[in-house]
Amino acid sequence: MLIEARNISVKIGTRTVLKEESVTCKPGMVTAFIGPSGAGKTTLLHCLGLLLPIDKGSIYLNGMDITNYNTFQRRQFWQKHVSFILQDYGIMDEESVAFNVTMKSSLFGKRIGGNKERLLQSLDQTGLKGRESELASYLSGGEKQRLALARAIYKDANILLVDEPTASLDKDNRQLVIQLLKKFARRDRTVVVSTHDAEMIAASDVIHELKFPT
Ligand SMILES: Nc1ncnc2c1ncn2[C@@H]1O[C@H](COP(=O)(O)OP(=O)(O)OP(=O)(O)O)[C@@H](O)[C@H]1O
Repeated sequence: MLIEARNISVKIGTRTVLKEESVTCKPGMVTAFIGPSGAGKTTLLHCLGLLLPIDKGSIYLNGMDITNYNTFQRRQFWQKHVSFILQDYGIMDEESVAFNVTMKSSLFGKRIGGNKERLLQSLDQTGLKGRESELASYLSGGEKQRLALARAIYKDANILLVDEPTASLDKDNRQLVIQLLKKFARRDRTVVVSTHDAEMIAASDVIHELKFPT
């Protein structure tokens, strides 16, 4: 799905964080938001995902203005179309790895719910095979990041918004995550990342540079 910001401005407190920013993120591509720390990469990602209200401008999904979606419509948009991997990864520490991927448990939460084959495939792809029953709290920061990606692969949403996908990873895992994001995009999914990582930038199809608003 095509997701766009057109001339959006965002103020947080008295500070202008984004000023008339426009970007088009296309399916089949990895779009990278780059720029100095504090330039608004995360903010723009949040705006595209309707997580943050904007003061001016519009967000479009496949050419349709979705800026003023109400709570119900936003929830539907998140459920049907978007996966987020944000800075805390959204992992539930007290739940198992498997639950964190499928977000489903069977009756009384005793067994793994959801589609087992897809669950195992997504864990396999992210290097977490065999760890489905472990508590997520036992995972390292980098493993949690990959677990969040496993959840996104499992959900297979049209749009994947990722804040700093490779930030806490070693070189091998960085490449693993980059290749998975590219593979995801190649299946006509829209992948948008905010990043400082030269390898991630080099692997992206479209680079969108943010500057401090003047
Ligand atoms: N909830 C908030 N309250 C106050 N200021 C905020 C808030 N969220 C973001 N900001 C400010 O907005 C600006 C842009 O932040 P943002 O996180 O989008 O930048 P970034 O480009 O992603 O930075 P980094 O590369 O360090 O992650 C920063 O100056 C930040 O302090």
